[in-house]
Amino acid sequence: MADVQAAAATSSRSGLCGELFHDAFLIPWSPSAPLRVCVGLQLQADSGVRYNRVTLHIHHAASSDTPPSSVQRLYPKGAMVSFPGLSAKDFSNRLVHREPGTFPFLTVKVPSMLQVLSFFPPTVMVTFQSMDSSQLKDQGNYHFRQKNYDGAVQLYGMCIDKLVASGDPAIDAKSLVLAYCNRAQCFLLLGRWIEAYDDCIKALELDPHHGKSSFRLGKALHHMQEYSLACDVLEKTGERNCPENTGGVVAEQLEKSRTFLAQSTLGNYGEFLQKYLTSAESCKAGHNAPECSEYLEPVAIRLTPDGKGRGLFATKDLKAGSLVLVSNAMAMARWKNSKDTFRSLQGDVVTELVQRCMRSKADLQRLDTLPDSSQSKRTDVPSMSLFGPNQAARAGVEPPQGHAIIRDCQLEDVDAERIERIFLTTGYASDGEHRSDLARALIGADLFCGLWLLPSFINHSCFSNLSQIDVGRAAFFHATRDINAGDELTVSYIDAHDSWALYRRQRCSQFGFECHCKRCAVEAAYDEKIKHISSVYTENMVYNSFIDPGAQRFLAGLAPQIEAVIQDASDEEKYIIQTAYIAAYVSYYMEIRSSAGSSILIHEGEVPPPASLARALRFCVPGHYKTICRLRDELYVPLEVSDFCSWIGSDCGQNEQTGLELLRRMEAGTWPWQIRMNKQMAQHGLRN
Ligand SMILES: C[S@@+](CC[C@H](N)C(=O)[O-])C[C@H]1O[C@@H](n2cnc3c(N)ncnc32)[C@H](O)[C@@H]1O
Repeated sequence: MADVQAAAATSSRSGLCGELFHDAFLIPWSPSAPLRVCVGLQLQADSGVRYNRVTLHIHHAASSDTPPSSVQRLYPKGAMVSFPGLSAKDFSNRLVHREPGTFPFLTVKVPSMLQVLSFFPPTVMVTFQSMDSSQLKDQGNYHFRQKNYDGAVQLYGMCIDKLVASGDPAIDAKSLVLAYCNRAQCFLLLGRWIEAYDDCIKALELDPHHGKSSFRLGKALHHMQEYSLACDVLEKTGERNCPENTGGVVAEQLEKSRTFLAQSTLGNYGEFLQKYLTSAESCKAGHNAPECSEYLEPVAIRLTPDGKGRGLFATKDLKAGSLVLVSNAMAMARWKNSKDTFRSLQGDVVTELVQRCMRSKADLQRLDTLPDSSQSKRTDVPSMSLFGPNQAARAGVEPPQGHAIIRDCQLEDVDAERIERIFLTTGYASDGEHRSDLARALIGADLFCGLWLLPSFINHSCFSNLSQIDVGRAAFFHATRDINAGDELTVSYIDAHDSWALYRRQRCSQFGFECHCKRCAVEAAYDEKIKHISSVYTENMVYNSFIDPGAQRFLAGLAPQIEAVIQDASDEEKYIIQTAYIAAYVSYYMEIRSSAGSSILIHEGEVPPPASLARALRFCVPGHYKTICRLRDELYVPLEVSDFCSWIGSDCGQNEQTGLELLRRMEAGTWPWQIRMNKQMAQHGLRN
């Protein structure tokens, strides 16, 4: 993605220094949604003080799908934008004429090269420059109240410069503390945590007892995922006379940081998840989902021994149902209205990734560990110290200071086109039901896409040992089987209820690999023996047995034939083949029930009882809501509440109460796939 296109009038004089483009249009990056934001620009030569710098003055923002506030934040009206440090050669490399002609397009390949120099037009800047520190502070306060936080950052910065330059900062120490503290608040509101942290540290160096700076330092640390340091700071803040403590905000923040600390170190999410899963209010829309910390205590990245590149591995023994990993999306976008398309959502995600990398070198380093489409066989194993909460606290060091801000590392490192390739390779879109996403199944089809860092290292297996629940930005992974320390952790990238012959094999090849899991190996071994059955199965499945009773009868007839082929197989092999052709068994039992009293073509007893098929399904695809639905609704396996709860337990580590609540919703038919299925059946006159 990540192109910035600028259309410049042909009358513009070319070259770098002293060149002038007038009335150009800049269209910020988003190749996935190329025309999302347009900002009118005037390009102007710089004065020569900064030699190779082109300055762009933005006139106005226009024609955008994006909310005006986002456009203004990126390219505010009147702002001065530049490409710092470019040589003439760099400049022509990065700004490419797309369509030479009367209205040529220019493309900036690396949008992070674009820096906003000033949030105010030059005429206003002249006025500001003549103001004293107190007037600048007042202007900063005014723009803060107007919610122009970028502008306020600039004004407080000018105020700080004036105070420091005044010679004896001691005289103005109080004003300086206030200016740093105010700017820190702007940084917090802009999500620039490290800069907020830096400003609070500076304020506290001048006045170690400044309560507001201390509170904001705690908040910055919380957002930097340094929960234990945040708790230390906030505990001390509570003892100070902090004006923001009215209404208990310090105590509230401290409570939140303590909760996040327990979550991140102990995996203590029980109540959080239960509340989310059982309260219709809290989970109605993913947008409102509560925030939580990340948890990655039991996992590590290692090289796989079987050529899959890197993978995620367990560092300790984990019982089925236990929590393995919680990861917050690095960037994510949700379907908001009918105008949204998947491409536009993808464009938003990549834009967010680029912006995060521009703000934080740490984020850039983390993202850079992921493969893009041109690096499928990457073998470098990144250090776990790049990921996860409480890193500085663990290492006993100060948290990263300003050096993490991208302006101090190579801007060229933020290659937006590569970031888009990474997203397209490892991003996750909720486009179906193939993940065992219980929460989404319960709350409704919530369409979104995003990028999660550590989960991007999890390889695929059709015999996977993890299930996933998405709660807002957080992806929760639970063990669906007992896992030993050193085992590889896997998820299914596809619907693991498909058979190898029908879909699974092709779908894995679409991802660019062949799966060698034990299910695939057994199914491949039986491929020849079961060829005829398999082709009738595929034909009738594709024809949609569910809607056509004839197809259902064909499928039902296959179940005894499959049983004949696998009669001498081991239990595990039987389970695998039964699961692969489960629709035949389901049809068999449906046929027996629906044809009671009429001519029964098949006889009970030729295939295993439903409870045995339930064992097969739970052996191959445990911890998946679709498995449980299938057992209950299609195989008519009577599920005791306690069975149900223990099975749900392997999906989301929940207790009986939650299981009961989920069961009620299931009974009420409010699971989205049930609603869809009911509609489909009603359309065909099979159900009212
Ligand atoms: C999301 S990444 C997983 C992490 C990746 N292995 C790495 O080294 O960064 C997905 C890629 O991993 C590889 N992969 C995942 N599951 C695999 C499997 N079962 N067999 C072979 N390759 C697999 C494929 O190259 C796939 O495109």
